[in-house]
Amino acid sequence: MTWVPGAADSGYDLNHLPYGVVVPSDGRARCAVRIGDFAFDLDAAEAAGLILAGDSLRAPNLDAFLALGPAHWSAVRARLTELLGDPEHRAAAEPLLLPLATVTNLLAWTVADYVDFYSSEHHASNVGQIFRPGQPPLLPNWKHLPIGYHGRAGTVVVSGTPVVRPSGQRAAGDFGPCRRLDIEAEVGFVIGAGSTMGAAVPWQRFADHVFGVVLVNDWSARDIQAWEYQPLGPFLGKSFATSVSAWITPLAAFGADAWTAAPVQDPQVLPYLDDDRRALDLAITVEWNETTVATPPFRTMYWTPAQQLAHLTVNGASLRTGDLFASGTVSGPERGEVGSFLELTWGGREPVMVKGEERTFLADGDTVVLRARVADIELGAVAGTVFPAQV
Ligand SMILES: O=C(O)/C=C/C(=O)CC(=O)CC(=O)O
Ligand SMILES: [Ca+2]
Ligand SMILES: [Mg+2]
Repeated sequence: MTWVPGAADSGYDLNHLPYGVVVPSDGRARCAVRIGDFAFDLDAAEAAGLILAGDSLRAPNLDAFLALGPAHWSAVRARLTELLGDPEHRAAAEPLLLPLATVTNLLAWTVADYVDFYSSEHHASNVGQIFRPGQPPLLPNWKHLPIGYHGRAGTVVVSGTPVVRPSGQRAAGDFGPCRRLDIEAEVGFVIGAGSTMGAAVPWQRFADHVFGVVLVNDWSARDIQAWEYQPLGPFLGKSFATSVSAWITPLAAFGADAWTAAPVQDPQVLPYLDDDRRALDLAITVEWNETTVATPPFRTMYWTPAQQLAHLTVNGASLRTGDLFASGTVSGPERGEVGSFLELTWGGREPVMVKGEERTFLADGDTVVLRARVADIELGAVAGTVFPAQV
């Protein structure tokens, strides 16, 4: 139980405490945790000696705190639970609550490397059928390893950042604004503690390295992508913007009721990928101009984040503080459960109704909001509005 007004049943109760960076009216960015509709000022809390985190929270982003590792993360979480839970601390802590309506959010950490996986069997086979009709929907390697590609860390932006429609080559000799602008609803994992180059990180060490979870919208230019991606994979069709939620939910916030069984894998995977099949049971919603158009279930992902982490490092590639790896588009088995408009409209051939209009891909002015919930935890939403192309 927290003494913070309105936090109970808000999705941001005492058991959640996601981290972010806020800017209040004084214009100075500071680390914060969200409780209900407030941001608790961690910079001020550490300055006042209410929290001890080696001054890592007295910084304009979470980078130093992320690097501290799991023992420090849990010590700070335990202390925050006392400060915001025990009425004895109310007098000291309440002045450090900033109403969310009075702050803006910044990207909470410096994204080091960004990797995007492709781990939904339903998404991969849908896209295979749409992009490569007449061929087997899954390529032969798909069930043997989590396919992924390295994305562009510098264009990862916080929820609310405008998304400018990209321009590029749409076909041979055809340059112009993207005509098939799309979303990808994904779940992202933020690396806190890094690893040593040359040493693989086994899936069992997931919680030693992964700090927390964000929602991700991997904006995708389908015409640019379809023309450019063979044989090396996605490039400019994906690199113009990737939006993430402002709040990072720490792994420690997910209780036993947040986890369920991941799909059984057949064929048997190699030993380094043979994990415990635990899936976060996040229910995602995709809102297009305030209309809910899809509800992707994260538990249906074929490859788990623990397997993705093991695969990402099995060749000895190291992890760095701030690395972000995204799950890949989350699509369930039903049409109403897909995480992209490419699938929802089957390549643009089957429009959907959005606010009384038939729609296929994104128009300028459209807004997409992704949300996700599991048990009583609401992940930070990720929102973006499309602005017209500049060239
Ligand atoms: O199968 C393809 O050719 C393309 C697939 C994607 O665009 C998906 C992607 O970026 C990875 C993912 O989000 O699942
Ligand atoms: Ca993607
Ligand atoms: Mg992207």
